[in-house]
Amino acid sequence: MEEKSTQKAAAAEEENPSPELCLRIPGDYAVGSIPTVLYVPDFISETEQSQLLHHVYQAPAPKWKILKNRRLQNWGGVVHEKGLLPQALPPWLTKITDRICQWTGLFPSAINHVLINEYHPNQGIMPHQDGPAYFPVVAIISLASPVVLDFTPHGKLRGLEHTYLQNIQTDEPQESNGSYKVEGTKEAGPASSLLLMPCSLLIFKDQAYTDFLHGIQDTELHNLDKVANISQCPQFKHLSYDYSPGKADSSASSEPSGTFHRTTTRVSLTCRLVLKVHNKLFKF
Ligand SMILES: O=C(O)CCC(=O)C(=O)O
Ligand SMILES: [Fe+2]
Repeated sequence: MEEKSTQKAAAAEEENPSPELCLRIPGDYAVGSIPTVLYVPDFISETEQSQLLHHVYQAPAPKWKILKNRRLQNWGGVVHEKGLLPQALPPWLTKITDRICQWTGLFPSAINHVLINEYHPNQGIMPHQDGPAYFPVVAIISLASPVVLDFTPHGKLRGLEHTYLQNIQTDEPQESNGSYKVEGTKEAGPASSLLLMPCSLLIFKDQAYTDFLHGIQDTELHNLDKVANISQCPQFKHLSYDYSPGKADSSASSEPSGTFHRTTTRVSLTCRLVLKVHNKLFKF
């Protein structure tokens, strides 16, 4: 069933996807213990991956915003708590975002904001919740390197929006991605983790959006113990084997078993919708 589904996802890259691919609720793709997390392997083709990476690295240097633990490009405009000061997404991004909208049927209107994150093997993103400006469905396309993304429950977030908004810790201006970093989450450990393979699509929404933080550890070794979708990642199927890219038989690795050694840079596209769009910046 997975293979069939994957073929369907790849087929969606064609100019005119068949009607059955449209407005489909992708319940088949739910993974792990959190019901509102969906993982779609091979959502884009390798050719598309190369095209996307080409565009990402063609952007002029000032397009990159350099943060402590990663760098990022912001596309679609500036996100404020109260909405988006929009800038049209370029066609190389709408080609993908329109397909995500059409294929999932989970967005009420076109995705209008994309954050591109780049992580070196020792970089990550601390556990955080995406901000209230966004419609609570997040679509993340992964490129170039696998990575483990952790979901950590954070019951405190529920019903305490006012409090956490007052006490947020940010490592970047809020408007750069509209996210909030929350203190005191490390000791809990992840409830569920996903291995995000290149070309895959991750969607999380609803409960996963509101009650969980998501993050990527800034370490070269990522633990696979709690990875819920290992069976969908061909190279990682045997948990007792280590995986290092390029190794035919990774069981010979000196890394501890059940870990993934990150050796290459990962790029991700976080695609979201800001419902409230400000069309006029200033009133004169
Ligand atoms: O790179 C990723 O997969 C996660 C990015 C993310 O959480 C964000 O941009 O808010
Ligand atoms: Fe996020």
